[in-house]
Amino acid sequence: MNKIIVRGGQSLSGRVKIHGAKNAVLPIIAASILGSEGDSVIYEAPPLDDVMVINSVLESLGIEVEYKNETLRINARNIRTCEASYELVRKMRASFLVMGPLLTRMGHARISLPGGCAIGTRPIDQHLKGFEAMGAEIELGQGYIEARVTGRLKGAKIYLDVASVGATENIMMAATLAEGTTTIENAAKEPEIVDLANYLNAMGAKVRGAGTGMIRIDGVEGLRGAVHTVIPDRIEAGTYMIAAAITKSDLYIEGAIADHLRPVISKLQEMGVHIDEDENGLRVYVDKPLRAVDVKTLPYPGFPTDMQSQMMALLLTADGTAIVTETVFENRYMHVEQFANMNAQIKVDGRSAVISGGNRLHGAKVCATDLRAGAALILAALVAEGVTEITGVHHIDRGYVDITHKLRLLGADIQCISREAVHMEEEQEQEAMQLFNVSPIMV
Ligand SMILES: CC(=O)N[C@H]1[C@@H](OP(=O)(O)OP(=O)(O)OC[C@H]2O[C@@H](n3ccc(=O)[nH]c3=O)[C@H](O)[C@@H]2O)O[C@H](CO)[C@@H](O)[C@@H]1O
Ligand SMILES: C=C(OP(=O)(O)O)C(=O)O
Repeated sequence: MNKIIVRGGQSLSGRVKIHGAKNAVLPIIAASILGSEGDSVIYEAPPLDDVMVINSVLESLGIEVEYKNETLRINARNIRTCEASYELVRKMRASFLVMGPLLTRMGHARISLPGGCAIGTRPIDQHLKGFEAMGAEIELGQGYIEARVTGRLKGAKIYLDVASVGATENIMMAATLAEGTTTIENAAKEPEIVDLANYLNAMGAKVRGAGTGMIRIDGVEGLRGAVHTVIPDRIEAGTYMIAAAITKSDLYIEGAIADHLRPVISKLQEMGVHIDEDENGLRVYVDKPLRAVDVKTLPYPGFPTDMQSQMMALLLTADGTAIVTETVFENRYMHVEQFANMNAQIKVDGRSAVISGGNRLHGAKVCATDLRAGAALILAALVAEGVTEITGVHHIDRGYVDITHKLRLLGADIQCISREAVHMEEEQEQEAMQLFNVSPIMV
């Protein structure tokens, strides 16, 4: 297993470039299944593990995928099978986003159940409710979900019980080739949904209202490949904004779109962080102690759940007590136990966590239990006294391109040690212990 080693206490400076958004590119790659003619060319596709997984899912369906220099070329003219296997879907929940496109284009899809994961149970009932409303028959068995429709899906009026990002995307994609008009009420409004809608429209779809709570899709008979550039990752940008704030540094976050980051900008400003916006990015700097603020996660445009753990790391270093309330996922506090190993004082009570700021954080051996928890541990480690060793790095690699390299260029003392080097280190430790054990006998 790879390990990240951080020696805290360095100040950061300089510019960091933000990659394309993971949560935008994944549905966009899934949507490429809809193009029955021509190539899709997708720019700014970040080199992330999750992107490799969804590419493999498409290839397993018989679709041609070529990935070079952060550009994807996808040709989905021929689809060999409508089944996405457990081996691929288990690696990443977002693989389930191929269900809508396959079902609407091929009339059939059989996808492994994505199951729950660390941050919550994450059901898919709203996705299925949408497909059923459009006339699909759904069957569950042997760990798979199978959806079928004879002829085309039919446009329908769908009200989502929760404003689910994935369900909005899956239903929106399915509706593009349905007969008639579909409306999604209480739709999620995230910028990644707007990016997907823009891509679908470039493919020839008729999607209106993305980014509002009501999306209307007029079905068309066919879609073709399109050229698209993925939006910058607002969560990666937010993570580097907190890196600047927590280390009391001055960073320029190149490519960050301020309008996608309003709730994060506003909370950081409330704490006393300075943020200057321009058309190319954001300058983030701190020149005084930061104040504690309360934070509640909510669907967009509320404070993103994907920034909750990073914000908690920052609050640990602020003056005063803060309350963080997580309303999106029911189990997204696993970083709390890891922070506790670093001398953090946090009390969790149901959905709320009370954070006592101002305690000196200590380096420790900790584990990234999920993607954003891992990012938050890196942030805390940047200001902790001594050395922090972070395992579970594969979670971090799902969503951050070269995070150790980017932070090192900004001045952090951070390195990633490969699985092989960790293994050698462990062997050396064992050898040393054996030597230590036998030496008294030899004397
Ligand atoms: C690849 C991707 O884009 N992932 C993001 C997406 O995940 P994802 O699309 O999985 O998240 P959802 O918006 O669907 O989930 C939000 C809430 O709705 C619930 N729910 C969802 C679907 C459903 O059918 N029934 C149901 O009850 C979930 O359990 C959760 O409590 O949005 C989340 C919320 O912003 C982010 O944290 C993830 O980073
Ligand atoms: C929870 C996340 O992603 P996913 O939905 O892919 O698990 C995330 O990006 O923080």
